[in-house]
Amino acid sequence: MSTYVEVRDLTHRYWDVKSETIALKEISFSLKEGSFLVIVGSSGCGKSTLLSILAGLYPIHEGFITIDGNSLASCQKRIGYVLQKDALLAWRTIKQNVQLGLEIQGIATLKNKQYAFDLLDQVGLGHVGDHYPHQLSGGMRQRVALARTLAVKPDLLLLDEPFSALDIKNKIHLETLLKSIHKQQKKTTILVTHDLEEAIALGDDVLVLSGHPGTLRKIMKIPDSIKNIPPLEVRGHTLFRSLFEDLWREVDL
Ligand SMILES: Nc1ncnc2c1ncn2[C@@H]1O[C@H](COP(=O)(O)OP(=O)(O)OP(=O)(O)O)[C@@H](O)[C@H]1O
Repeated sequence: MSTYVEVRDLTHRYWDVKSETIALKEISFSLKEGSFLVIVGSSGCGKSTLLSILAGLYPIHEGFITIDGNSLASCQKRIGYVLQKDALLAWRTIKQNVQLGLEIQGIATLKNKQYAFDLLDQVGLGHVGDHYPHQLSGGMRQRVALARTLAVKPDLLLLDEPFSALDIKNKIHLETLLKSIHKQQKKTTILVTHDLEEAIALGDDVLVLSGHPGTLRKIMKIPDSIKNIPPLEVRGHTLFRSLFEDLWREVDL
């Protein structure tokens, strides 16, 4: 597999009238096409900043990022971003929400809409297509948000704590769904989470950021025997405890 995402010497500063905050300092890593990277780290170490830069929401001042050898700016349409909060439009039905990205990109053909509705089925929500977001639970809305993002067939999928507000059963259910979609579609995926169990259950690799400004502390490889089993089983695997303890030691308070 070839390198798909390349981040080199990335430093990010926020400025306001009085002060400067360095959120990230000299971050470098690369990611193979089709792989799944999970980013963990203590609060404020720059996880969301890194994901937002990859999503094109902040300009790059120092360092560079390429996607498949091209500049990040030229690849925006190929990137899908799922936020912690589902951001569904309240006045649109679930079916209308799930095809929103297609409309925004001007590709809402019958075939693409059908694909979006198939994804809605895949996330187990085909039966609520005519409902409105307020009629769904938090977990259901996150599933709609995931289907909406996948509907535009992004080559790079970015997820910022997408399951953090969910109860444990819904969380593991959606982790399982995401892992199986990733296995089928092999989209390069980067997910940010605070949850070390989730990181081990989903990632091919886990990248640990630490400190203020955030620097790259470690990239931990997840063994194949764990990568290929469902998230609930991962938590009972004989290797799980030692991986969890390794990560625990690396993450700051
Ligand atoms: N818009 C902004 N303006 C100024 N400083 C910001 C802004 N957004 C984030 N920061 C600062 O940048 C640093 C990194 O923040 P970021 O939200 O990326 O961290 P995080 O690891 O995602 O945190 P959390 O886990 O709490 O969500 C923090 O010091 C934060 O206060």
